[in-house]
Amino acid sequence: MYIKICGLQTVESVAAAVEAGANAVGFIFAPGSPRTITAALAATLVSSVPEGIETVGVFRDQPLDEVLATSREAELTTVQLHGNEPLADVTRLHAAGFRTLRAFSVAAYNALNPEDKRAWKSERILLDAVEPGAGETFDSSELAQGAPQGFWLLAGGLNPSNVASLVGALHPHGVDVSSGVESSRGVKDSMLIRDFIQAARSIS
Ligand SMILES: O=C(O)c1ccccc1N[C@@H]1O[C@H](COP(=O)(O)O)[C@@H](O)[C@H]1O
Repeated sequence: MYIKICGLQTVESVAAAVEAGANAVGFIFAPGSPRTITAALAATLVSSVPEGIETVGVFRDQPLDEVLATSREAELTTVQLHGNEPLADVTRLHAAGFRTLRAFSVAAYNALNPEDKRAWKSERILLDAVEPGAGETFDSSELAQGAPQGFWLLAGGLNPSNVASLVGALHPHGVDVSSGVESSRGVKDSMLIRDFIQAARSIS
């Protein structure tokens, strides 16, 4: 079970995620979120992350040059595209040496035609609710058309209480959480981070 803890802003919350066994830590660069940080702060946080743990920058419909510049300055391993970015952007990011995650709302993923689904098949996909970072879940029945065939992460309103049952029902390769490990909007809680990781791994 691959676990990403997202929206981190402090050395303490990064350390809590790393010590609890997260596979990836995420930093928000999409504007307008209470979790948005600068590339300079991200670089400081990234420098505290041991090798082998992915450091993920989250962007939403930002120019690719800006995504590349920020990701290089922060020395990220991975870029998460959380808007309507085309496969060509993912290909350019790979060519620049970054791993990627491409987020879709379940509705947007379902709306892809079979050819597009095949095109995205070899990429790592994240399925989320419509409003990212809002702690909203999506209705599991929306996945009745089928989950992605390759590696995919479940996100959207996960928390320590619901993650095990959703993993058991939907069988993702991993999970991603932000709101569900916060004591108030944008403020991470180290205990909730530990509880979440323990719960997510309890059935894997
Ligand atoms: O967390 C944010 O503020 C955010 C802003 C813009 C794009 C993505 C964002 N976060 C991503 O949202 C999902 C789920 O979040 P939640 O657990 O429901 O709060 C996750 O993939 C975050 O990376």
